[in-house]
Amino acid sequence: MTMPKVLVSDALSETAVQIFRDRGVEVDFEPKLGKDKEKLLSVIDKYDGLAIRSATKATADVIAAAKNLKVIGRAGIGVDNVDIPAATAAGVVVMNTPYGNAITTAEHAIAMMFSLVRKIPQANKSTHQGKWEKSAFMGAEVFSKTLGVIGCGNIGAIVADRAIGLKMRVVAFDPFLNEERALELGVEKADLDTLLAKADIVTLHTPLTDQTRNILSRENIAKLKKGAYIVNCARGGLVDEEALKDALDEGHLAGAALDVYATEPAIEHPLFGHPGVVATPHLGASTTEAQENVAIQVAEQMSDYLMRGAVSNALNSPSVTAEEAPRLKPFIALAEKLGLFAGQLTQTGLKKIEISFEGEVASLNTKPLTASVVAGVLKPMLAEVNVVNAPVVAKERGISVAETSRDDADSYDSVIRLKIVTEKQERTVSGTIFGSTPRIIEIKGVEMEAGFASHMLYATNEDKPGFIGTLGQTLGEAGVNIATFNLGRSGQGEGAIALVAVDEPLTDDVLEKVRALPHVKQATALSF
Ligand SMILES: NC(=O)C1=CN([C@@H]2O[C@H](COP(=O)(O)OP(=O)(O)OC[C@H]3O[C@@H](n4cnc5c(N)ncnc54)[C@H](O)[C@@H]3O)[C@@H](O)[C@H]2O)C=CC1
Ligand SMILES: O=C(O)CCC(=O)C(=O)O
Repeated sequence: MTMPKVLVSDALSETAVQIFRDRGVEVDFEPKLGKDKEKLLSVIDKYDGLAIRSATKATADVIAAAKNLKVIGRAGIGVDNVDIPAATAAGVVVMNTPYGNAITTAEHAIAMMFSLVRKIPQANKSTHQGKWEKSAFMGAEVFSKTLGVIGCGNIGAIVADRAIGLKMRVVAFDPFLNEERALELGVEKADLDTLLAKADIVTLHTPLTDQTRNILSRENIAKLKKGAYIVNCARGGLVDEEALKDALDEGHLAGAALDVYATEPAIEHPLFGHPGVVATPHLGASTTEAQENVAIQVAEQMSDYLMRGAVSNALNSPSVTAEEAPRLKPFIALAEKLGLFAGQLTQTGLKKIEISFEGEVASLNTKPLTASVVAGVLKPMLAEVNVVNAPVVAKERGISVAETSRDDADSYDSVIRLKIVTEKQERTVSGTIFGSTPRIIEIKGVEMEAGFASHMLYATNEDKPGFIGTLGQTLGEAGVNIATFNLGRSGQGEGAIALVAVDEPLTDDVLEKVRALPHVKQATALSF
């Protein structure tokens, strides 16, 4: 196996480099390269993995140029710098490292809150300048004030906990926060308008999505109490920056602490220099501890994926643990091949894919197996489909996917059964694993025992004497060498199936000759 190669294109802790190497992954550490898009575009095709923080923008054009890319690892939480739909379409798994920098970011939000209400940065600057402006920096207490937390996930919950420790009241708005969790955290669950009306200080902790973009819009800023403060250590796009400036200029807001900006790096900004604004350059996650955590985590996750097929913290693919990956591997191959078999025989509108996992395989993590079946079924019709995007592609096309499990697999240890429902017909194919090799055990209800080969002929015929001889002769005369010949029938004289492994691809000419043989109902060339 050639060593997979990873590019670290942002300033990750160098601990990551050692972890990649220790786990057998080659690594190029170029901490400034992510800022140079042209250079990134020119080198990215050499890499199997891309490890980033927030400076590298993994946009659709970068992903399109990354012909060998299998995984993007974000050493951090927010993945708004990665085009996830483009990565998914290209079969690139996108992982982040939740939790690793959450405490650090929450602490930054609390530090920003204190900086804001006690004007510490302004006082610091003035004192260093030898001015003793005691009366210029009158502040406010946070004790008994109301903190409005927008987004009460990992970071928001830590901020709430620290704020409660400071004897603040905490009101939280988060559509996914239930009453139980709110009670456990000691926060009051509220809708956004209630939060805006009650908060003395608002702190933002949501991801940047289409739903959260501009959540502090001009209209919502106007709903805040006069003299309120805003802290944003999440993403710049959450706040309307122009409206924020107007609200500060008009004295509606007392101040804002910003770690993040709509455009980054923010070299110039209408709010820079504003007396009510405390600004840091996206430092939320910048502590030695957090950077060590996320670098270790991303290097471990990416190495596990590249070396063992284990998937953790992926945003566009089901999880597979390092222990599961080797057990799943032969079943993933079987699942994809069964899907390919059915997909190559499907010409009319596909409506439904039903998969049944029976026996030992039913106790495994079947999500990646289902994705592999669906990818296999769709691949002959849609060149761009892959195991990462297959479930999304099926959904987009209105193809339903149903999965069932059964403990028992009759006389086998494990069986995967696949049923395809099209506008015109249903088709079934089933398989198992012998050793670690995928085998077909059933086609269209007919029992079989056949391996998969790169090139195969699949023919259905009437069970009549002489068929095998004429088929063998036709292939022989066409110079096609038969590797294996497998037959099955539903009963004497009834429908029969021939599955023939051949040494080279079958031409249309040969297929036409096979189709013209007596008793042949259909003949299709398959490749795996
Ligand atoms: N400044 C910095 O350096 C850092 C910034 N961040 C930012 O903080 C964000 C939050 O991180 P975590 O707490 O770890 O994520 P999380 O996923 O644990 O929490 C986000 C919360 O936002 C909530 N949410 C989603 N849509 C919402 C909406 N429309 N309204 C209200 N709440 C909504 C979710 O339900 C979830 O509970 C990240 O997405 C990232 O953008 C994270 C780390 C460092
Ligand atoms: O890597 C960084 O410094 C930024 C971290 C961040 O914004 C995130 O994890 O979402």
